[in-house]
Amino acid sequence: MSGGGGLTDQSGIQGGTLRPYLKRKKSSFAETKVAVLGPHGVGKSALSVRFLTKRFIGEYDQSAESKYKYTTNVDGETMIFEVLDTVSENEDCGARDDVLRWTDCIMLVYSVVSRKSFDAIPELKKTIEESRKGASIPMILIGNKRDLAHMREVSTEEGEKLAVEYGCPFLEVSASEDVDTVTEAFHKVSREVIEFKRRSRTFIDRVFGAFGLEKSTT
Ligand SMILES: Nc1nc2c(ncn2[C@@H]2O[C@H](COP(=O)(O)OP(=O)(O)OP(=O)(O)O)[C@@H](O)[C@H]2O)c(=O)[nH]1
Repeated sequence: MSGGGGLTDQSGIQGGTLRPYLKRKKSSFAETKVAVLGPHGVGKSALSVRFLTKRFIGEYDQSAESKYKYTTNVDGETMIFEVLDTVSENEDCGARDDVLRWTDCIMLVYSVVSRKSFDAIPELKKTIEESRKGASIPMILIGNKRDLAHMREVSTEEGEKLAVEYGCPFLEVSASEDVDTVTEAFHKVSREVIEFKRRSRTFIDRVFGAFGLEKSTT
């Protein structure tokens, strides 16, 4: 069908309904809410602050969780990040119901120098699944503190294997030594969110897509 010609001119066919529709979609795609979750001391604050300020701050006096808003560029597009740096005093590693309802995606963090933190990830994942009643959510698995090679307790292969099992991306990073991989981790998970939102489009979205509007979201 060559009807796409009419729809290409957005000011033409049903312009009144079409334009607001596209606007709504665009703004929802440009935001990523990230909940940074993981056991105590794995570097959740260090990673969040490194991403947001590009600085590494050695010690954090943090007894409450912090939420930050940050606008940056991902793949040439403006992206507004909201980052929730959780505190893990309890066994739930910060994965409370309200946090899991709020967030678009989850950064699951362990430390490569702590076997205990790695072993806690499956329980954390289970808590997330139970809270969300099986509804899927984009995730990324992060092994932090890779600069401490001489103290390593978890191999890269183990991290990779777990990520394959979870069907999510995986990165080993160092909040203290390497700002680029930390940035890449946040960018990667935002791409997962964009892809997830795309896949979750409603039937109506797909009908619009068939008329050539898909291009507006790529
Ligand atoms: N060597 C090294 N130390 C790190 C790294 N990231 C964090 N740390 C240190 O690990 C300790 C814990 O870091 P935090 O960022 O407070 O960890 P957290 O996961 O937020 O801890 P809680 O909020 O208590 O759950 C601090 O002493 C940090 O300086 C890293 O990449 N390399």
